[in-house]
Amino acid sequence: MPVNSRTDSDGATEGETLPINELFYSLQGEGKLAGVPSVFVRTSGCNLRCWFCDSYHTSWEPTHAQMTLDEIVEEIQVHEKADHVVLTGGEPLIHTESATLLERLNELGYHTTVETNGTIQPGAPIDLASISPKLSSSTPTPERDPKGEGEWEDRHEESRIDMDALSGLVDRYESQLKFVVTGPDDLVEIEQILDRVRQATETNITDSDVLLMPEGTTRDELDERRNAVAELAMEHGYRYTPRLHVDLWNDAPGT
Ligand SMILES: C[S@@+](CC[C@H](N)C(=O)[O-])C[C@H]1O[C@@H](n2cnc3c(N)ncnc32)[C@H](O)[C@@H]1O
Ligand SMILES: Nc1nc2[nH]cc(C(=O)O)c2c(=O)[nH]1
Ligand code: SF4
Ligand SMILES: [Mg+2]
Repeated sequence: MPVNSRTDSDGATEGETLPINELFYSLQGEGKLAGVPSVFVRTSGCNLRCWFCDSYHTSWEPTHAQMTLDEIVEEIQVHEKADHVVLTGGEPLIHTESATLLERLNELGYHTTVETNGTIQPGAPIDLASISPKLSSSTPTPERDPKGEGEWEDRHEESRIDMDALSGLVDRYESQLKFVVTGPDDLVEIEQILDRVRQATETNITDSDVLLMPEGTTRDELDERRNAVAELAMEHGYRYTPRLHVDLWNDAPGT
């Protein structure tokens, strides 16, 4: 690792580099911009541990190459047709250098989306804050822990909702609230979180800013769940979002 960067226990870094798990060109698969050709920059390291995390090697067992911001920007520019960049992870906002990258991309005229769990307030230009607050159904209990025996349960549970960070993101940026739905019981908690955010913000959060996304990392898993989640969206008046990349490419890396 270069001498100008430091790492803490979440994998958070400071310095002119970012830990990059993967960088690839694809179609935005989720949310209001689904279908838009975009370059994805996936940082490694996360402050949460969802049992279902579809990016296991950025959270439970992080792997990455340390890249300078110059190298990242150059690699993005290789994809000449793309004018949208999606910064994701892991949790990209745990890294101070994510803000510098977003400033540079803004200066270059890119539209930037940040995929975030909503627990950290950035000080950076972002065109779309794609916030995915984590429900209790994401918590890695001993029965659902993909790696250990529930060692992350308490920390995840305490950290997964931070109302100041969540409302700050909504007030500062154009945003969408994208909830991963594992079953009908999740809707009670989604409504509770929405009530609290709506009370804490000055921004009008419309029901079409609220997206329900089926949990699932493979086509087979989504085949089992997507219709039930679509029905829940209709019943409650929220927007449904597909996982277009899974429908198109299943769980292939770099998509
Ligand atoms: C890997 S996360 C990275 C960004 C950030 N850490 C977050 O959770 O929002 C990217 C997106 O994938 C979603 N996601 C992760 N695992 C999933 C799964 N098994 N099924 C559906 N969505 C999932 C997250 O909720 C988030 O919207
Ligand atoms: N195609 C595609 N769209 C995405 N939208 C959000 C993603 C993410 O992992 O944050 C993602 C992803 O991994 N692939
Ligand atoms: S917050 Fe995002 S990256 Fe972190 S474990 Fe959950 S889904 Fe994975
Ligand atoms: Mg993904």
